[in-house]
Amino acid sequence: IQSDDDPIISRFQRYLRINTAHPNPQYREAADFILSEAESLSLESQTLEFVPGKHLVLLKWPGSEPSLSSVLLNSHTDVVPAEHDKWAHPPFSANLDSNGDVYARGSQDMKCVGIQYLEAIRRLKASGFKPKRSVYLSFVPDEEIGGHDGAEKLAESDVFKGLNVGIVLDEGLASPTETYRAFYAERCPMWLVIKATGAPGHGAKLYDNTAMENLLKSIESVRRFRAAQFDLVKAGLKAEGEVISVNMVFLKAGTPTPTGFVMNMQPSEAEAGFDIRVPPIADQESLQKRIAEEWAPTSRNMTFRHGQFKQKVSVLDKSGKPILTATDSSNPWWALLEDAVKKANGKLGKPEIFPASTDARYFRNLGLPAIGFSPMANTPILLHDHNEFLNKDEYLKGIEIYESIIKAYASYVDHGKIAGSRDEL
Ligand SMILES: CSCC[C@H](NC=O)C(=O)O
Ligand SMILES: [Zn+2]
Ligand SMILES: [Zn+2]
Repeated sequence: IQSDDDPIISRFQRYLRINTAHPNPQYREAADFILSEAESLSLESQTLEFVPGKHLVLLKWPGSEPSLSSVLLNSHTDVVPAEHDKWAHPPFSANLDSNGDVYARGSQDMKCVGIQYLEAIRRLKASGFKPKRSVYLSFVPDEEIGGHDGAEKLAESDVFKGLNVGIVLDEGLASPTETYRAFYAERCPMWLVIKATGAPGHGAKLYDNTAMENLLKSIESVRRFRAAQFDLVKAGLKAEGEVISVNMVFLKAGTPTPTGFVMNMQPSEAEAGFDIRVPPIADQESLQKRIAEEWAPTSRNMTFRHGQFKQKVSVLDKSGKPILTATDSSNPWWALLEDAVKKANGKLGKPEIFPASTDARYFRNLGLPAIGFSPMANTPILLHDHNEFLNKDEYLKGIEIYESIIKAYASYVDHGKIAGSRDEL
């Protein structure tokens, strides 16, 4: 395993080498690492365990004007599992190859961001910068499994109320081009299981209404819908986050034996599971109707149930309006971000809807503006994929981008509001 002489890169590697993959993330080790970094930066720190064993580290860089709302830089410490034998380099080795690519699970999603925040603060402190607004950093567990014991608990807590947060930054996605991406909303996860029942019978007999036939008709219908949505993206008419995605993630049917399945019996039940993602602006009712009438109609002996996510984690507010972070002049943080990225010689693309889910939804649900942003340009999108990597030069560039953003955010004073007149931005 190659390491780098640059202490900035070796700190990144140390964080990546802590195995925080589900189902047994080493949260204590990750918390200890973050706390030791925080100490070296003289940041205030506290470790919260809303659920025992699921450490959440909260750091503070106090601002000089405590009456101003604070800036929260959020990142999750957990990562998704990796199939070790399918990687070119072990996923927790943080191997640095001759191109300068650092290979590790979490190198993009999103340990890079968590530690880039810290490195940016290190540089700002060294330059003598003093924040007006307090800057908080939250390192939260369990994002990859829904965030219920992490960001959700934090957002609901009294501790959080005490932070007086005004703006949240959370994760975005890598960009294969030179343009960084930023996200103002995200799709709503909906996990759906459809189940068909039918008459069992001999494997040699042709008859109507078998469970398998009933399920296959539904799968065909789902597949047509999926293709139509995907075509909109392929034709460039819609962005990835603006269509409903439906992907089949499991099939369950048959009569098992110790070595396989009974081959000459047609089963009486068959199930399929789908990961569906619904844009906040989509017509949720017509989707529900489609599920009930086309994908799981009682006329075909079908039922459906929702998995962990139906509408509990909604992207709609209480009145049913989509929860979006404004990207116009009503939200000064957006313009500040654009400007700060530009100042650090980066380019920012048009605001997008995040195609999957992030912890940002828990903060947006409170009515706070939250922007999804991970500064990785010229980088293939490899989150949750094999051989996830980030180039060290992109990583270093990202630190400068955050330096610029944190400086702008922590210095921002809304003179317009103080004077009772319009915002000057
Ligand atoms: C829906 S809760 C799980 C959150 C997860 N987040 C990132 O991949 C996702 O599947 O989008
Ligand atoms: Zn993530
Ligand atoms: Zn993820």
